[in-house]
Amino acid sequence: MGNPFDDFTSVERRNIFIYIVGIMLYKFGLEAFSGSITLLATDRFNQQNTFTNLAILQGLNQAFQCVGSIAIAPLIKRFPTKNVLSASVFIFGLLSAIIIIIDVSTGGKIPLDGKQRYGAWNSLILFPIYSIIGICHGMVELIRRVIPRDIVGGDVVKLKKMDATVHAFYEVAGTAGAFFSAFLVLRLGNALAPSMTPFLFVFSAIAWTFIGLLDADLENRKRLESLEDRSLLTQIGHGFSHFGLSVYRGVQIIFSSRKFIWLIPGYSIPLFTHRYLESQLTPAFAKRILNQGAYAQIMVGGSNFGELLGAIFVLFFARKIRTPIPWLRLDALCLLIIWILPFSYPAPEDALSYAWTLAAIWIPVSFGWAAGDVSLAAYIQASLAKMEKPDDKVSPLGAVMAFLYSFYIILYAVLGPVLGKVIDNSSKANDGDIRPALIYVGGVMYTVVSVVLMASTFIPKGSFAFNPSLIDDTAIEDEENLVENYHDDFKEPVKIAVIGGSGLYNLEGLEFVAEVSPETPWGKPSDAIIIAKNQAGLHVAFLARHGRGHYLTPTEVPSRANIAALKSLGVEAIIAFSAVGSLREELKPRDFILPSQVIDRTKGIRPSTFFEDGLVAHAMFADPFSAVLEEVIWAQRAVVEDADFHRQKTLICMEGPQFSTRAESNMYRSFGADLINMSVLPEAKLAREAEIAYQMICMSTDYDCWKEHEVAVTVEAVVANLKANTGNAQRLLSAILPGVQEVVESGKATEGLDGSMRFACMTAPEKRSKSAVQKLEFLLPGYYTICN
Ligand SMILES: CSC[C@H]1O[C@H](OP(=O)(O)O)[C@H](O)[C@@H]1O
Ligand SMILES: Nc1ncnc2[nH]cnc12
Repeated sequence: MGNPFDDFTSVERRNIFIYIVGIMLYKFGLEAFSGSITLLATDRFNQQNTFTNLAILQGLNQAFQCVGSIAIAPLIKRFPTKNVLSASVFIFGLLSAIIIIIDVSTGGKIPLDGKQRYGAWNSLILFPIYSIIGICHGMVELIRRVIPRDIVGGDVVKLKKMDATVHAFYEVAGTAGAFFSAFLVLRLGNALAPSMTPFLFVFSAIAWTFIGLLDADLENRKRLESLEDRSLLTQIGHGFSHFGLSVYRGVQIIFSSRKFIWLIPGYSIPLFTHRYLESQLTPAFAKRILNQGAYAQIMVGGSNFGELLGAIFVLFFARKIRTPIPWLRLDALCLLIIWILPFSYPAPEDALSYAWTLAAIWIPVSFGWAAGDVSLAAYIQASLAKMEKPDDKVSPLGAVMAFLYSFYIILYAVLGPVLGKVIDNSSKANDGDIRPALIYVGGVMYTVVSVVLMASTFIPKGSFAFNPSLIDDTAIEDEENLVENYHDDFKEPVKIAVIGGSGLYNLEGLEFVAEVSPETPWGKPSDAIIIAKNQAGLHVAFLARHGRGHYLTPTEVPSRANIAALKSLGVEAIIAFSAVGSLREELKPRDFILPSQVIDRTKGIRPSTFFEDGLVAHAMFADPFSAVLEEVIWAQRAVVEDADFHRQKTLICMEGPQFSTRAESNMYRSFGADLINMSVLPEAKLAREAEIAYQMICMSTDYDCWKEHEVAVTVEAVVANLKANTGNAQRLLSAILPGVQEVVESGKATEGLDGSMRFACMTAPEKRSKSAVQKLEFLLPGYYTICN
């Protein structure tokens, strides 16, 4: 098994590292902050309404988080994401210092004797401060979810690896942060405990400014800016109306079928009970039963650790547990553990050890929740991604998530204060003892949720099995399907193939059908071939030229096996993508070019013919590309945005893998070459020998090194431009498929090619080598016979 990080470029690895450092500092500071503000609020609010007020405070904060996350979207469109992230966390840091400043400046002190000594400030001030902080918190939470795309681009495999890694480190920091904040609260008191938070936030803001600016990010913003020439305020207003529209669309989708309706009890309600446990029940228990609010953070630490384990287990068992159903059932069962709360009678001297015991007990509770939540989120993404259409005003996935999250916020805002009141009343009636209330707001409520959650897991189609492999036609991750649905015996002919070059390792927007790995007489292709279909049901074969993960040099690409494998599937037309250097001023980086001619500057070390060892043939190659395919692609050039499209250019193919010297680059220009790459040959020659129509789509990534005073091409520049062009490439591909299908079905694509190699053979039948003929039988069955 290779290193899972091999997929990432060194720049991406560096950026991920910086991002993780920032996220850990942030999460550590956040735990210290949220833990102590909860304790501060419970301590400061009047005894009668402690938990009602706490719930209102938390509810307001969450509602404002929602506001922050909506308001941030236009900012991300205008400014580099990492800068918006740094700025938000910086302001969050400043705001988190306000309470400390107010407390200290009004006489607050460190509680040396264990008794809290607050300054003379009105507790009500917590409401506006914590609400405004909610806006910043919401902003940071949203950006931290979109920034991975700016770091690694739209590659799903990379995104998942990055998300999983970040998630793990995030929860590690969360666990450590929660435990440490208990210690800080005990030492510094509730108001001063988060004093390290502003520093940690500022450090994380600084760390994030070091994330390399991605051209993809810049490019996206430029495009969006030009599309949306509106003021920031108008855009923010637009963001809110779009959110409203999303929620409305979400309601329509959720209530449209049994496939979605169960997501309310499956996603929103467990999210509520989880958050309620951490931010209400646990602090209430610590304060009223353990008589030490700070111990709540010990239990929250246990809960965070459970979340970490839950997320890891989902990843680990992704192949075995294919749907969220088993995890959700486990979650439902674990919720019953909450019954421990009303029956806890720890002796005062055992309060600390009891807090640690509960921390351990919270591990399975939060494990169940996180496993259910992570797997359900993946399921929602997989099932709703299929509904996405390019011209949708509101993304179905965004709409469903907006509705589920809003449902949770409303639940919290409404139920929180009501349940808080129940706890307060119980406290009042029973001389501070909240155990009678915990029977209802803990045991009974969590049991009801457990039953509802368990029942909801039987709603989707096919969910009755203990561990269903598919519910409602969707497994946890479509990508896992790629591996599990793997079948080497896909029998229908696939007539169109796409060869992805550097930066293009999979097909987006097409539905996965199968994965095949044909063995050819020339060996195995670069990687397994993915067969996918578009919405019209057209099958397309996809092959990553350098392998997914880019492990083959241009010289090592097994072009014969690649072309032979595609031919064996029935392929008649190949659209090949390639990253090329530009040798002409007017062919700017990111432009698309359809070459019409090729110059061979490879070194003769790549096997470049199927005809050898006793079977000689000479294919015509005067026009190396398919004019018919070229016309189809050219007709769709308008889908490419912010770049020009050119045709009729000459592509020179060098050996590599090193780039050219300046002298060579100038020499190629003097040859009349317009573009340079390392991949078109022998691929195009072999396609010709296999009688497959072939057209390369070049994406210019650099000016090579012929420009005297400019920096020469680097892989980093190539990759950045390729990333920026991913959207264009995928759009172009979707647009040309119907036209390609038409010319293939009508036979126009292979006109002049069909049968051409039958007559290109020079070797007399009696002189043909048996083994060569046998090999060619795989490629061109029935063409060559032996007479002896
Ligand atoms: C990464 S720069 C050089 C590399 O990029 C091109 O690959 P592909 O044609 O597969 O996109 C070029 O031909 C070189 O192999
Ligand atoms: N400058 C260059 N030379 C060769 N191949 C390339 N692929 C992308 N840029 C290239």
